[in-house]
Amino acid sequence: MGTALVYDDEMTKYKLLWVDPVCEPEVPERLQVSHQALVRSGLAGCCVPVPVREATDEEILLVHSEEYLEGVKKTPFMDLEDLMAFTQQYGDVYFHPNIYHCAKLAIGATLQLVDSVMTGKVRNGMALVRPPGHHSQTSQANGFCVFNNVAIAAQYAKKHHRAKRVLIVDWDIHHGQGIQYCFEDDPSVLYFSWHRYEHQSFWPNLRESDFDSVGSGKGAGFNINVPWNQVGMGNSDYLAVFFHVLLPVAYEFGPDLVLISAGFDSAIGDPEGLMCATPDIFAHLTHLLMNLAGGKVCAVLEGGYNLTSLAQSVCQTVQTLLGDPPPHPANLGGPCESALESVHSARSVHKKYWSCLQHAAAPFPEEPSTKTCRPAQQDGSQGPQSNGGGEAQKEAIVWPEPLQRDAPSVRTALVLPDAVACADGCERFSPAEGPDSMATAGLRKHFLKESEDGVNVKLLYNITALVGQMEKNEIRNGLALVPDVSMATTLLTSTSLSKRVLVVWVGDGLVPAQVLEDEKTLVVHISSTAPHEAQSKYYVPITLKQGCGDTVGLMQAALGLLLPLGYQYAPGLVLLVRLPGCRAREDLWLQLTGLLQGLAAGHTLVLVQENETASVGITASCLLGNAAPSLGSLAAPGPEDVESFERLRLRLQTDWPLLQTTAPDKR
Ligand SMILES: NCCCNCCCCCC(=O)CS
Ligand SMILES: [Zn+2]
Repeated sequence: MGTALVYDDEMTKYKLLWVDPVCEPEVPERLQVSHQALVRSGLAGCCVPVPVREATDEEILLVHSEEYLEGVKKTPFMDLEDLMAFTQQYGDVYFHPNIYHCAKLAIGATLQLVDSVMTGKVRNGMALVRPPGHHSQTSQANGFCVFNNVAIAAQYAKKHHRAKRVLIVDWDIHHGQGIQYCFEDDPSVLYFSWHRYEHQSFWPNLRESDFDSVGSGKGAGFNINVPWNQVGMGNSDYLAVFFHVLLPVAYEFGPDLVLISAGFDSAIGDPEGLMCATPDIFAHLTHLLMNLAGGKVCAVLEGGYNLTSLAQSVCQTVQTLLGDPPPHPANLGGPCESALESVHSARSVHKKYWSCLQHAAAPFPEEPSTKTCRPAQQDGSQGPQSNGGGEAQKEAIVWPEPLQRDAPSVRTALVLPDAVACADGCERFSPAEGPDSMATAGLRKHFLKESEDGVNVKLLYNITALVGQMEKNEIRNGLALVPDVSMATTLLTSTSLSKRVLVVWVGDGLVPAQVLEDEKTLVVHISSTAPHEAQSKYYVPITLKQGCGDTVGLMQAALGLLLPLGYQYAPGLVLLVRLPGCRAREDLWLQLTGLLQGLAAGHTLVLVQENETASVGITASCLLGNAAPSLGSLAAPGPEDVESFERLRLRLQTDWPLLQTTAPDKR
């Protein structure tokens, strides 16, 4: 299934007609440079074009009042003086004779995207729209927004597509207060937003943008605010919030649709955000959401005012929606202290609503840390101090152009015993030439008992050849059915050319000593018992009391422990090993297979014992890029498991700072 791109240049045909410094950044070029970048990169050509349409009154009234709509309807006929007068009643926004038309197209584009995704015409997609929407409210325009595109889309999806649970992820750098107000008491819409806040000193300066606004009545717990109390937040800060706040709750919520208020003023270079996160981070944020809701993800443009990082970030997002492998995560440090305080605050205020957070540390009195995380400049110079919107220093902020993310010609190759049929869409791997006598001798000597027949030699040789082609980026990923997964893992880690190999060892069974001792491997072992006492920085045993059949425990361990470790380790190859007798449920196994593809530029090799042919088809379909089926809402993880995750996190977070969920001096 494809990726929709909804765009029409009609939405570029309004602009600011008078002097207003606050509104200056919201220019038509924002849409033009974004769309042109998609066209020039060839990404637009890979998408399914979906036409825009005007929203109907009825659709607008899903969120807005009649009197507000009647007022906006008059603006096309207003002269400059009346437009300015009409604008005066609202804040940080401007009107134009054509903005009503464009605002209806922005909603219509968003609804067209929702239709295309919810009816299965496409898997996911992006709507490139302006004016943005997330600040507008029932009866008022605000913050460049006229109608609330994403809020209307959520109501529309519930009404016309019987969506039961809608997740809205607002990664724009501003708080989408309009969306928060709309769903304040609605448990069917989980609204998540991070936003520059600086202890309420940043626009829109709302007390209710802080982390303790959790929703009200039946909606309590379904509003998650993560305030950024300093500028200069970077890739590690954003990922920490995804791993430790958003994703655990999103999986527990189990949405059947994900809407992204995709504002890119949270990217480096943006004059509003003053953050440091680079455009490639949006590839990872998008990827981490794509296994929710069966992959039904709609990204809708909100803000973004640095035309360079905006265009780059839009491309990173669309390229990931299309299924291209995310780039290697840039050298991730740990989240800064202020970010950790925000993570801790959000987790502790939500622990009573979400069982995955039940062991989040207790809230502590708020003395905000004064240590600045890092200057907002890449070059280490003291970043522009945010004196409440005063003039930021003028020197240019620069960042590296996002790396090329070319997808190998072969997506998924399978190494199977001849008797096992190949899954459709995949290629049965057979290297040009078989093992020469040297390779054969080597394999026999180290890995096979003399008695083994030639079949296994060929099989083992094939998987080393497959890994070789993956590491040369000729093949993206693969699956192998092998006689002995332990031996295969030992062989592959010893022959891999990658500097770092992440081994995800799932099931009850010892990890071969040779793999543990190999200094270029990180082994994360998920099982019912911690078999090895030898726990080192590079051997992480995650125990589940009920074993790998415990879907909730495994999922929460993957989100809060495995993924942070994997992203911090930044491997060149991922081996996902399913041990014999492993009882991980199929849909959980697919979530693991899907999520891990965000690492190592998608070079994932799944190793399964050859008698377990049942999971070949579905695992292959996931490796081919089909989204893993939704797990639905998750029950509570076992308290003893959550306890042991917390203990493990406390023990490892010094070595792996992306595991942290609380600021150092608050522990
Ligand atoms: N009044 C003090 C100036 C602060 N700037 C506020 C501008 C609104 C930004 C809205 C936006 O970017 C939507 S995504
Ligand atoms: Zn914004």
